[in-house]
Amino acid sequence: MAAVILSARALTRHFGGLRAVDGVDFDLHQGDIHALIGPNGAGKTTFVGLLSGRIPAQSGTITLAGEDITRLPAHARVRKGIAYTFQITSVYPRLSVFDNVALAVQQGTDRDLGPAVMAALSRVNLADRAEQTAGTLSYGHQRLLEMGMGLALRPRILILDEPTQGLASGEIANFKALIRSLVPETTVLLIEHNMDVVMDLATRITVLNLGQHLATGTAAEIRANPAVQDAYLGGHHAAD
Ligand SMILES: Nc1ncnc2c1ncn2[C@@H]1O[C@H](COP(=O)(O)OP(=O)(O)OP(=O)(O)O)[C@@H](O)[C@H]1O
Repeated sequence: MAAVILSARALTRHFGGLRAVDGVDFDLHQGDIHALIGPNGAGKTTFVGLLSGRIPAQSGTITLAGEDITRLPAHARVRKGIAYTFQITSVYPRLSVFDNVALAVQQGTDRDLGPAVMAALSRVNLADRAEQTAGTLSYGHQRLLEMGMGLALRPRILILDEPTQGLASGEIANFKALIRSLVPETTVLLIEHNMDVVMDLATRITVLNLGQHLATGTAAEIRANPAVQDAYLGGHHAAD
């Protein structure tokens, strides 16, 4: 099994009395496409917010390649190679596609931007639209632009929150090919509600439920897990 690149131990974040993330242990292995699934409100977005540093942890630890990063702010984690692609609202609609990616790169490093921006745009097939105003892109292309913004940082770990939401089926096929082209150099952690995408793409799956870790395993192991079926796959949330 590949080395663990990012791990959480007893990671906890409550909102008032609500245990959004409650003592979660988690290991992300180098080169994996690791899907995070679970019913609505399970704590998935909060959990990746804790990993990326957007939300401070209440207790527990996060380590990146053995280094404790629990107290590092988000921008410092970006510099260490953890890119979190924000929701679509992070695209600046009045700026060009190129300038959106250039802004993302500036957050991470101060190297010459042009080649890095164009390489990232090529990766997501938007190079020929570099001069286009981002707000005029289709929804699917804006989602790709967000990924380009993350990839421009050349992250070790790319965290995606519901990347296929709102994509047409043809765009989902392209998305899967893109994700497969990133590993193993980049390790991918994605929150995903589309079970076809999860089962097809993920090399490892973690299920959260009510803020707690329910199970981790391969697609076959997760499908066969009775607790997962109860909480999620076979339950009322299967169509999410
Ligand atoms: N800033 C906040 N303040 C208060 N409660 C919050 C906050 N953020 C999240 N929550 C609550 O924490 C719980 C977990 O939310 P979270 O968004 O992490 O779940 P999720 O698994 O990502 O859900 P979904 O699949 O619907 O996106 C929910 O009950 C949510 O309402």
